[in-house]
Amino acid sequence: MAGPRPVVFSGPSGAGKSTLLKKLIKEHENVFGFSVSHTTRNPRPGEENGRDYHYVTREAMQAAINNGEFIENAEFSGNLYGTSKAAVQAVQAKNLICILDIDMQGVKNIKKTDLNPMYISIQPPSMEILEKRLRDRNTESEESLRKRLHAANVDMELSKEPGMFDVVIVNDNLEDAYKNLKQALLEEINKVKKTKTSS
Ligand SMILES: Nc1ncnc2c1ncn2[C@@H]1O[C@H](COP(=O)(O)OP(=O)(O)OP(=O)(O)O)[C@@H](O)[C@H]1O
Ligand SMILES: Nc1nc2c(ncn2[C@@H]2O[C@H](COP(=O)(O)O)[C@@H](O)[C@H]2O)c(=O)[nH]1
Repeated sequence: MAGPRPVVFSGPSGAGKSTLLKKLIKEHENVFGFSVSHTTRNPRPGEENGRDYHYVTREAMQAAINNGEFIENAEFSGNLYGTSKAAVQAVQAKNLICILDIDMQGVKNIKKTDLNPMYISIQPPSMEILEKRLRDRNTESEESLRKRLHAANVDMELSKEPGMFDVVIVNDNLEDAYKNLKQALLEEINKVKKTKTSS
């Protein structure tokens, strides 16, 4: 696929991926674009269809997967999630760095494709702090929280595999984590800015 090199964000649910990537896109709206995933989970208060996710039924999503419309898809905490080819193409058509926010299964599956992104892991400072952030976010049932914390334990182990991620950022203090993120992406940001000013 054409355009600048995409960036994959992964890491346990509650680690702060959305918080960091929203900040990044807001500060660099002519540089980054978000790949809007599909999901079968219900929207949270404040989320918008087509901006945060495309909210679909399991039947519709399964049919689209069977039809070859997805680059990757995964079952996470009882729901389907997936990156459509159209979502990535929509960002790349604008010559922006495409940001994907995906779970560890997605990372493994993207590695089998020709997307060739940079892989960034966002990690919580500890499991205790992760649980507190997820509880304080007030978006999960006790059952969903349990599943997400279980997945987080598995993710944290898998992310230690050498070569799995290009950059690991521990999101303890938000401003420090954001500064580290921008530093990791500085070269790619400058490349895109340069092509925009020369065209
Ligand atoms: N550095 C931080 N310090 C304290 N709270 C934070 C920090 N970063 C994020 N949070 C808060 O933690 C909660 C989880 O963050 P966020 O929703 O961004 O996580 P996420 O990794 O995108 O989760 P999910 O994968 O479930 O979408 C939010 O309420 C957010 O405001
Ligand atoms: N494999 C994929 N994982 C995805 C995708 N979109 C989001 N996600 C991941 O799901 C969990 C839960 O997200 P939430 O919004 O319900 O909290 C989180 O880890 C996301 O990174 C996707 O398209 N593919």
